[in-house]
Amino acid sequence: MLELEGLTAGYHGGTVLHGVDLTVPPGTVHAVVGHNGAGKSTLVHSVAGLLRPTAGSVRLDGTEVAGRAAHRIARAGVGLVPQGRRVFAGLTVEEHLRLSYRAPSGGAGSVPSWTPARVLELLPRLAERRGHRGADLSGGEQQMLALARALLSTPRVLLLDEPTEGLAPVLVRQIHELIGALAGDGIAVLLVSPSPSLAASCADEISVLTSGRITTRLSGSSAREDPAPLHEALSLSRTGT
Ligand SMILES: Nc1ncnc2c1ncn2[C@@H]1O[C@H](COP(=O)(O)OP(=O)(O)OP(=O)(O)O)[C@@H](O)[C@H]1O
Repeated sequence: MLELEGLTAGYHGGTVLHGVDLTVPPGTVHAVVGHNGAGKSTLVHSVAGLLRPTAGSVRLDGTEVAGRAAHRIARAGVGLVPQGRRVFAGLTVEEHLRLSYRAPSGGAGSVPSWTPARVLELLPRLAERRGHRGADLSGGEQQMLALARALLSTPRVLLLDEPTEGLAPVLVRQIHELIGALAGDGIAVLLVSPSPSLAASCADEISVLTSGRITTRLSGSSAREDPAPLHEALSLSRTGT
């Protein structure tokens, strides 16, 4: 379970995130949607420890982790798939997986542990490309690899920063399905994206982020039934209201 309370963060003395509250129970997907510059990556980075929050709380299964170093937060069970994928051009798929794999230390709780073999079973396209270098992978394959790397730490919480950016519709659908499968496995997924359709298709709960504040909350099921309120909230969010 991931719980954010009053999370506040920014850069160079300025505030970008203003007291964000949200909860992501295990086995659910919470999507935060917002326009460019709303603070989505800042939110993800503050949870992952890449940016130190200036106030508020980040609790992982009840344990406060706000302000801890990124590697400690990762070890506590938070996996990050960063925006832009950040795969190494010169390393093969297999080398990426080998470097990212950490044999379980027994602290993974009820979540089954991920191994390179299990990850390749989930992502057959990566299995076919296991000998290819990062530079030779398509955008979608790089996204799968970024996801595979995050899974190999057997996260209880998975942070996905714009996972479908720049992908063709068929790959976007695959990513939806994967997100659903990972939540089905018990992982708490926090997804940030500018795409209301991605949020509506796979989230249990949706928050609209406007200039660093959550301005609207909707259930995923209501957004699937009628996407109009989500679109309206986003369009109001563009004007910062
Ligand atoms: N390293 C940084 N130093 C200073 N300001 C930053 C830094 N990173 C982001 N910002 C500023 O913080 C604000 C929020 O940026 P952030 O990247 O979190 O938005 P976003 O919602 O993820 O946008 P996008 O959809 O374009 O990725 C923006 O005004 C941005 O210019």
